[in-house]
Parts: sequence; structure tokens; C-alpha cells
Amino acid sequence: MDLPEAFTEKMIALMGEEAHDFFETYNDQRALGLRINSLKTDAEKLKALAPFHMEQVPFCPAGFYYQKNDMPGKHPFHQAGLYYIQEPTAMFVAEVLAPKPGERVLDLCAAPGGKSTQLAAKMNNTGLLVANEPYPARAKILSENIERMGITNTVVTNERPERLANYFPGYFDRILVDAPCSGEGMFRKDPEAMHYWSPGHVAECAHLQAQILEHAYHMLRSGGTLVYSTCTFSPEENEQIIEAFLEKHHDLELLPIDKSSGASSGRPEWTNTENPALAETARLWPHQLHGEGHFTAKLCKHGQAPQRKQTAARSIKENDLKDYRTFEGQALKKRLTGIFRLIGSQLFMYPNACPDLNGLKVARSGLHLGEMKKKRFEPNHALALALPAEAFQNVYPLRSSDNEWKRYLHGETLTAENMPKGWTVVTIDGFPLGWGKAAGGILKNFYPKGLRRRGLN
Ligand SMILES: C[S@@+](CC[C@H](N)C(=O)[O-])C[C@H]1O[C@@H](n2cnc3c(N)ncnc32)[C@H](O)[C@@H]1O
Repeated sequence: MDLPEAFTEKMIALMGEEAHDFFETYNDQRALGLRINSLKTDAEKLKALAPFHMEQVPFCPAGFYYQKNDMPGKHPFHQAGLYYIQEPTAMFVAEVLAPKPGERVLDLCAAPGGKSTQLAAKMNNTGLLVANEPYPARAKILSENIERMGITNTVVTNERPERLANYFPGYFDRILVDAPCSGEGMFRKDPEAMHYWSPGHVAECAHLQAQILEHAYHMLRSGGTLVYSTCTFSPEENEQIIEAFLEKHHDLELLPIDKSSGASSGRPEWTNTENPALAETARLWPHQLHGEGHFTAKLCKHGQAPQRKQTAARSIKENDLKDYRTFEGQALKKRLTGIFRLIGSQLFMYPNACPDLNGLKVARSGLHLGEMKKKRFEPNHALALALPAEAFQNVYPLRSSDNEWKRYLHGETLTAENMPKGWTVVTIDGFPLGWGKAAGGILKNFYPKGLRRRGLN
């Protein structure tokens, strides 16, 4: 691999003899990982059903290495949201933030959603996760991944961090800043990243990272935890960012990170002050474990944090849910309760802990239930993916061992003789894949047009 010359020179200056082992990894295959979605299944079930070779990632209980020929992205279980394909060292970060059910959590730089989907699973779909991404096209991908994984406790915002900071001062229990970076850990995965790399780009990223962290600081409550991470090796974007952040805010303290599963200490000697506390940060190196590489710092805020009074989001009236309730009575076995909100004709169920989101650019507000049409309700794909098969009245079962699922994911009509008329959830080996509507011996296909054929033969 033709690494940028200035990059190799810099790494040799920093690492000395160790640089040899580090550069050797660029001749190896990159590490491939998937993380099981604990909201839908577990390792035992997936191992029994899926034809993949799964080997435990040591620093993430739900994480597994797979082999190139497995191609889990092409398996229908991917569309059913049973796992997220994620670079293994990236899985370390949400383990360090370790959010708990019921908390208020912010993922400030969230697209495409690897870490957000992991955080939501760790929160067991409760509390409130705000997953933010400033670029609209990337926010859309993030939103689709939140939907695929059946996540209902998450609001996807499409905002600049400064606007969110005005809205949510002192609000969050935990914040993740998985910052845009120079991506030195991405060179094996995405060789394009090497073309963007330059010492100037590293400096630009460092400048942006410091700004983003400032906004995150203002949104963290007193006693709250902030995790900062990058997928790059440069000290300017890692230890030096944390060094400056600690100097600016004396109420921040670096917390220790468990390194027993292969992470190593941050490098205070790569900073100006050589603050020994920086050794509490963690580096995951590709020559020390199987993965591409990450940096992670965990901080606690001790000082006071001014807050803004938030108004809780209020549900629309039960009377206005009539068409939805009619649909629900026919299609679901359970009655949903929560904060129902209409955005235009689209009906959502907000996360229970959600404030009203007036004034924010929101790409997804909790569970998208469907659309209120004239005197009828049409369910959204998100609803099929958010509930287990047992929650639906009518099920059209497909098996991954047959090829029928390809026809469904391609958008074709399926035969449905002797099926009860109406909304039906299509499952793959017992896991919901999407909607169909049975009538006259056929199942009309409601798999979203935008998702059809994507990544499939
Ligand atoms: C390293 S990626 C995040 C990866 C994501 N956390 C995941 O695990 O899938 C950084 C993200 O930050 C976004 N970003 C860029 N500039 C930003 C800014 N000023 N504030 C917040 N996010 C920004 C990028 O568009 C990108 O999606």
C-alpha cells in the first residue's frame, strides 16, 4: 500500500522501532466485523441461523469478526436489522460510553450510525438518544440505519452542533463526540482516505474537533460523561485535543478506560505538557489487535451546567388517532401507548423522554408509525422493523434457505392463497422484513422502493 510519505515519516518519528510492526499491518487484510443487534436477537440464535464464521471481538460482547466470503451485508438478516456491519475497533467506543437504560444521550457526529445503533441497544430502546449529523444526505443514511435496527428511542437531528448547544444546554447524561478526522485508521478500508490526507488536513480536523468538543461540553450535565473518539492516529487530533480541552475546562476529569482486552494507553509524551493523566485515554492499534485503529478518551464534568427549561412533547388527542387505532386493531396484537405526534400527515411515536423539538431540523422523531391518509392509515416500514413477529396479526413467513425472499426484497408480488385479507408482516426465519398487503390470493409488496435491490443479487 502506497502510504503518503509525510505520514510514514511522521509515524516513524513518533513510534521509532514500533513503526515497523505498524506499517506491516498495511500488507494484511482489513478486519471485518458485525455487531449483533441485541434489540432483536442474540449471538446464540444468530450463530444457529446464519451461515457466517463468527469469532468474538474481545472488546465488545455483541461484536464478531466474520470472513470476507461470508458477505453478511447481502444476507436478508441484514435487511431485517439483526446486525450492523461495523469496523471492530469502532465497537470499543460505545462500550466505553456505556449508556444505561432511561438516560439522555447525545451522539453528536452520528452518521452512518454504527455507534448510535450500538448506544440505542445498550439503552434497551429506552430513555432518549439524540443522534445528530449536520450533512443532510448522511443524516438520511443514519435515519435509515436507525429504522433498520428497529430503534424507537432515538431522534435523528440534522443540525450544526452550535444550534443543538443552544437548544440542549446542560441536558445530557452522556455525550459521544466521534469526531470527523483525518481517517488514518481508514487507509486499509478505504484507500481513498489516503488521497485526502495531508499535514494541513490533520490541522484542519484538529481545529474542527476542538470546536465540536466545546459545544458538546455545554450540552453535558453536571456529573455527566463525555467520550471523544477518532479513527486516526495523529496526536494533534487525539491526545493534544484532550490536553487543550482539559486546560480550558478545569472541571473536566479524565476517567480511566479498561484496557484489559487489547487497548493500550494514550501517549502523554506526544503532547506539549506531557500531562500524565492523558495515559488514561486509549489507543487501539492495528499491530496490537485485530482491527483498524481508534482513539478514545472518557471525561467527567464536575462543574455546574446551566440548563434551559424544556417543555415535554405532548401527545395528540386519542380522537385524532381513530384511523390508526382501526389499523392497529386489524394488524397488531398490541396496543401502543406513548407520545403520538403528527408531522404533516405522518404519525410518529416520540421516545417517552422526549422534549418538544420545535425549531430543530429533525430527520426522524422516534418510531415512524405511518401515514394518515383519507380515512385510512398506511403503516411505515419502520413499524414492521420495530416489533417482533409475535406482535403482528398476520405473518407471511419466508425462509433464508429459499429464494423467495429475494423476490420480496426486489419488490415483486408474492402469492398469498388462503391468507387473511389485509396488512401482513413478511418475516425471514421469524424476523420481520417489511410489509405486504394480502388480497385476492396475492400479497402486494410494500417493501420501500428506495431500499429495493440494494446490495442484493
Ligand atoms: C467519524 S464520522 C462518525 C461515524 C459514526 N459515529 C458511526 O459510528 O457510524 C464523523 C461524522 O461527523 C460528521 N461531521 C462533519 N462535520 C461535523 C460537525 N461540524 N459537527 C458534527 N458532525 C460533523 C461527518 O459528516 C461524519 O458523518
